[in-house]
Amino acid sequence: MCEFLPVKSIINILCPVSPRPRCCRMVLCAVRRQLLSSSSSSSGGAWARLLHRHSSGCVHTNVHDFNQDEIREKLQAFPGGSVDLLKQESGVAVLTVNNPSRMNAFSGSMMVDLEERVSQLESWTDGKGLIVQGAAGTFCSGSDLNAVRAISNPQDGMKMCMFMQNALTRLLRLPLISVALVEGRALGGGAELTTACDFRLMASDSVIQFVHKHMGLVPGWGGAARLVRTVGSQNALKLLGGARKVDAELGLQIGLADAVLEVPRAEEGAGTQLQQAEDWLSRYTKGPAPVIRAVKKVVLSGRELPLSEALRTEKDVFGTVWGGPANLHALASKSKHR
Ligand SMILES: CC[C@@H](C(=O)O)C(=O)SCCNC(=O)CCNC(=O)[C@H](O)C(C)(C)COP(=O)(O)OP(=O)(O)OC[C@H]1O[C@@H](n2cnc3c(N)ncnc32)[C@H](O)[C@@H]1OP(=O)(O)O
Repeated sequence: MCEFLPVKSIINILCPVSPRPRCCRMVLCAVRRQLLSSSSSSSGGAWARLLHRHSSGCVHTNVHDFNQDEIREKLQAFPGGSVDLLKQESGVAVLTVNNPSRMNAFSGSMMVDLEERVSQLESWTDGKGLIVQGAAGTFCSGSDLNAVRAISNPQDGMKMCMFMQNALTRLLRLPLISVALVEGRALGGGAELTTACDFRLMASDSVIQFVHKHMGLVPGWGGAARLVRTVGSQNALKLLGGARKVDAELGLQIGLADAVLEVPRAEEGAGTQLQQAEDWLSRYTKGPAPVIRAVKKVVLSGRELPLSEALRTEKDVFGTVWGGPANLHALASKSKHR
């Protein structure tokens, strides 16, 4: 199994129809069990276990099981903007939400773009880090309200929600250390996007705000679940219940922001905020890609899996780096210190 071809993707290839007929679901459950057991000895098994845990819902005729292709087609009907990806030699990629005339709001086609960029990053085996930013000095103002108005029926709204929830879950699970570079405003789904990164760097004059309550909504892209895990349930309740504006100071205080970037002043020669973000991230991505990716994998499984599965995953991932080039090189250099 390809290192990052999640079990669910294989299942979708085998049976792309939705809802899946019961007989098909029974067969697919057997296939899923076989895939999980056959790849359990490699780190692929760890990934299969991790992803299975989150896709197992569809084993129980998950009501949210839907045909990705169907919603992808619907979303394409709402064009505008783009999600751009720059993969750099350094192993750090930059993902840019690019729709400045709409404060980088996600049009439907941009949601499809995002999922395609995540797929590209899942296949990027040299990657170590990722910076997610918005164009033109602001982060993202959530869903494009014009698109939201057009797909406001519950079925399509739910499908859009699941499409973005899946895309952001896969984004957070990338074996890359990711940071959201928050300049200007991150609102609604834009605030949720910040939580789909491992870290958040806020410009001193930026704001993160979960405005959903003002829309008569709650987060749907997974932002609530991730927010609780980031800042705790009490703070999450305050941010969601009060649609509270989180500035850089409050962000640091509650742990939503991991650092504050100074607004670059040309005369002081301070680099752009993207350069500052790359400098900040470099302390965690310095080193061989296999080791950096292994670090993210063991932390991710520790965060998402029950202890016994997390320990098994850790053992599997350890096995991929023990005796590897970086380990042997380190041992050789240490032997000189006798
Ligand atoms: C799961 C959550 C998800 C969902 O439910 O689908 C959502 O995210 S719902 C959307 C949540 N986001 C918002 O409610 C933010 C809406 N925008 C604003 O509050 C303001 O635009 C702003 C972001 C605070 C910026 O205000 P301001 O500086 O005054 O600029 P403008 O308001 O004039 O905006 C400039 C320009 O951009 C358009 N714009 C901004 N945000 C969106 C958006 N989310 N969708 C569509 N268009 C947006 C705005 O209409 C202006 O365009 P023009 O009127 O053509 O100049």
